[in-house]
Amino acid sequence: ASSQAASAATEATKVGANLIPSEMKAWVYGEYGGVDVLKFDENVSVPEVKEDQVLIKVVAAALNPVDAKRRQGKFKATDSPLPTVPGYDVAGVVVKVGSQVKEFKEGDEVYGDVNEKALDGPKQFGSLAEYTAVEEKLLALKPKNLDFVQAASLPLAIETAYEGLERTGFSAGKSILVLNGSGGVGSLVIQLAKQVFGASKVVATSGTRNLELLKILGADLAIDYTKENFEDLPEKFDVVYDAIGQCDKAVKVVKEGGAVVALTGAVTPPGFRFVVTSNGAVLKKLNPYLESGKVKPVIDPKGPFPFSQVAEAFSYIETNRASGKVVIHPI
Ligand SMILES: C/C=C1/OC(C)=C(O)C1=O
Repeated sequence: ASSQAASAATEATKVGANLIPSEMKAWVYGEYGGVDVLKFDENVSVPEVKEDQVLIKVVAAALNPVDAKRRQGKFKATDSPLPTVPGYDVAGVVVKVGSQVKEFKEGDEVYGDVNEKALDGPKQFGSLAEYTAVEEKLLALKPKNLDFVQAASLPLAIETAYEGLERTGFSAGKSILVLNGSGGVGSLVIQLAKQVFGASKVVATSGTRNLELLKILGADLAIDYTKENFEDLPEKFDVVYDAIGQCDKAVKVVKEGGAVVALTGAVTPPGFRFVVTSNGAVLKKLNPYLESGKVKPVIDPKGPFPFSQVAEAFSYIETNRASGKVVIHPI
């Protein structure tokens, strides 16, 4: 019994009131490909925290399109080495802090996007794991009114929505057209444009089944892309936020001197594309809008998916039919 106790002690490092194991459960892929490359591994090493990082006990994680594209090898040229634990979005509890960490302490409930540059050297050990190590500058305290599922759904999408609006110079009194307003990013662009930036008018597109959602999120006009072509609208917009990949059509409805921002796909001038930079300060800035309920997370009703069903969750997000975010919980 004493030898077992001794081996248990060597297996775990006691930190505060928590026992941090040396190994954890995580989803891993050792090669690029379809969802079949995803493997559930019960013996993945728990990452060590660097000086500026905290170790998070993961409670919930969310999938993003970039997780699927990365696993398919679309960004292999700038990826970190395989094997990969996927997952950008995380919400959980701090269980260990690095020596230089100032903003957080053990027990803090935090959320964030674990990869500062989404496509340039994303972490080898992401959030689809029981623990993940993240730089404190990428995190914020979880909004008090949101549960971990709701918080995990937000970081990459809300930071993308916010950064795109900032980069277009969107401001109070301007009009905006949001392409794919029911998607993970689009559903937040509608809300931020209205509630944070003071849009004069928000028009958004979606499929037939999500038109009511667009109105609930704050769109003044909801366009069913299966029934009408937004590019035929007589109206022009100060900003067009292309969250689907139709930049060639988007530029037809922007005002002279306006801006068209695209997240993916080919870009037609004057449109431009950007890749989100994770930043905890953006989350901290938006927390009051989340805590007041002015901006709400949108979670796809098929979820949350349990940790055992990460492959099914990937298959679902890759149908491009998710409404809002696909979340994994409990972990
Ligand atoms: C999250 C960042 C992304 O950047 C590109 C080009 C995509 O397709 C992403 O998802």
